[in-house]
Amino acid sequence: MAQLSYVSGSVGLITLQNPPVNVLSAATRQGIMESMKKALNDPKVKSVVICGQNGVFCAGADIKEFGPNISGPSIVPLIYDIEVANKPVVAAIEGSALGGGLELALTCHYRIAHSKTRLGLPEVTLGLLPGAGGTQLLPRLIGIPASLELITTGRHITAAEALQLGLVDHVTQSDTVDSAVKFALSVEGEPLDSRRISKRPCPHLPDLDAVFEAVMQKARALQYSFFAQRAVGRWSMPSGASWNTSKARPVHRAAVLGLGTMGRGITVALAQAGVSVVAVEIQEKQLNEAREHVYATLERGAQQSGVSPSCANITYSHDIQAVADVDLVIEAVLEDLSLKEKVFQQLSAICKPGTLLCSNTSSLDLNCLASQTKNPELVVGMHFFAPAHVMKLLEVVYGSKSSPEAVATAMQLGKKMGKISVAVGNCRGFVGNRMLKPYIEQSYFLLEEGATPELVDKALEEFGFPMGVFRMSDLSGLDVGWRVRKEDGLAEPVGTSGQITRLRGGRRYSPLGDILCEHGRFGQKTGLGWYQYGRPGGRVAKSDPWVFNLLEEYRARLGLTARPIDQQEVLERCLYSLINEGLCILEEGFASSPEDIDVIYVFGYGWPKHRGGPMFYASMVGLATVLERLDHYYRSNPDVPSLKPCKLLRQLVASGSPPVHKWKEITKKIQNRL
Ligand SMILES: CCC/C=C/C(=O)SCCNC(=O)CCNC(=O)[C@H](O)C(C)(C)COP(=O)([O-])OP(=O)([O-])OC[C@H]1O[C@@H](n2cnc3c(N)ncnc32)[C@H](O)[C@@H]1OP(=O)([O-])[O-]
Repeated sequence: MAQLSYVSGSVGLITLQNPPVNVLSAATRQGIMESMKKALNDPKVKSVVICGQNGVFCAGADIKEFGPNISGPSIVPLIYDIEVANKPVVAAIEGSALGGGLELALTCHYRIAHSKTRLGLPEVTLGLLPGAGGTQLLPRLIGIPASLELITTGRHITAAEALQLGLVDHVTQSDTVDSAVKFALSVEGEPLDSRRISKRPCPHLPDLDAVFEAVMQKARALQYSFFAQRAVGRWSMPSGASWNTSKARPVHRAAVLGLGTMGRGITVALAQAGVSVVAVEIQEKQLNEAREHVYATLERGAQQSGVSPSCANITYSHDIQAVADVDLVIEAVLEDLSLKEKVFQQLSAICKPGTLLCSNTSSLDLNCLASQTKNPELVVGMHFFAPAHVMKLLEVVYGSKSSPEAVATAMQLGKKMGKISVAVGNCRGFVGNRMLKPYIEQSYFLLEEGATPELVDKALEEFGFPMGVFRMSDLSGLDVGWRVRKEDGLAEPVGTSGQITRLRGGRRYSPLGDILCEHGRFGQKTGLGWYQYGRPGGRVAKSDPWVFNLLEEYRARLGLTARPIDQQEVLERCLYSLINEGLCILEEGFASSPEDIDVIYVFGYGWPKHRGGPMFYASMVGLATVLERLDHYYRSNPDVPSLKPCKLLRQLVASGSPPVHKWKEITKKIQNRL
């Protein structure tokens, strides 16, 4: 299970041989112990290299061995023997060095890693703490804050990050064992005391309490998020109807109408949930493409999960009459109000009595759709997020006439589909997209004032979003928002010369997004957006000098002077305006609790989970601080109403900034007065 061989005259090479990932089973530990002993006692051997066979260093302890009676040598004395060895020991790390595998590498005197290696202490994901010295050695090597982060998240890091942290001494692109052997030869006979990590003092930090407090805050945010996820299931409506007074109807057979990207994803998600689906698309070509796409997605999913695909549950039709006897319809046709109104009229005429009519609209007025039907109480929104079979979030939207039973049914169906469903009221953009609007608006204003897409995205990504606002907009397509702004009469042709008006409808408006679209830059799909992607459909964002020139010319045309903008301002303006909108939504009763908003943002919009969600984050930062900063920015930008602190924020601060779970007492009072 571990083999000693001799290379380059004086190097003892110990190879872990426990396929496939060289875990530290009893036999492997025994093998390492014996090989080390032999190498150290052999006068010919002047240095030792430890590696794993088949391109994997070691995936840690053998999880299958965990239990009350672990046999074989204990790992702790084994790694101690390596550290005290009087010959240099070099770890040649390839593939993975995880858990006990990384701890083994930490006891070596030097670490050489291949550039594709992943390293980490993932014990926390198994309910454990690193038990073979990791908690003691890592802080002495890379410092307390970085160690805390790695140990408490279990995150795997790349070799490049490990090098930057000082966790490995050298990263190679070529043969790792060769590099490690050469390195071992170069350090033979050198003193080893400074290389023994356990002998180093634990770093002293003047602000250690603050470091631990920050980690505790993350833990609190994760615990909050855990409970928030469950709390959203206990939904309520302004009428007082709620989850425990409303009974869901069974949905055995559902229809999906319109098989574009969203309709296909919804069909897959329903089929995977075991619901029989009637998939309707009037265009023959689109119908055939959808059939193939859905089939391939279900096949792939089945292969990954090891269950048989659920294709038998789906029937396809190009005739809308096929929905006549289903229990529930999800409409997913183009986002065009008059088209959707027509579809709802048809559905109301065709479907059997009692069929629930749902729309996947992301922003249109649900009441308009309901008013086209004989039974508006049977109409609700089911707003899925793309790709609909992957994304966890579902906004279930109730209109002014939706019955509690309809909401309960959509919520239960969402649960059956493995979604985290949140019941929300019918306002423009519902909860998620409504809050996104001021966030995006601020990012445009920041560009006008001197920022770049890179600067804004960097601040947001360092905060924890997987993508900053501009990279995210390029991914979802800039033309979508452009179409909506044109329909709203906001986006006017800008052209290359002439006057640009920044005040529209009495409030500041930035036409920067419209200008990009006028140039055919719709984001990744056209290969050009706020960044360049090399080709249509490209994924890797690169800075684009064209955008910098555009921003300079634009500022010159408007007589704006660029000023330095720091990350703090980016975060405050983008995040606090989004938070303010969330508080308005609570104040107006379109969300029933801060947990609803936070779950929507964490599961639908990439808000970092360890920051709880926008409402939780606001309470962590301090509501008084959020209020003070919004007041400050609103004073200097009075034509930007989204920066004006809402009434609820003022009231919460006046009530002593209670923790999130106590906000309901105040929001209820305001909502009752509505
Ligand atoms: C006191 C000491 C304290 C130490 C504590 C620890 O180290 S705690 C441990 C901390 N370490 C971890 O948590 C690391 C957990 N492992 C991983 O993250 C991944 O396996 C990987 C990234 C190493 C390789 O990914 P990949 O997609 O290339 O491959 P794959 O995932 O398909 O695995 C291949 C086969 O190996 C098996 N197997 C794997 N690891 C272990 C294990 N530790 N044990 C047993 N078996 C393990 C896996 O079940 C599979 O078996 P199958 O189905 O073929 O019979």
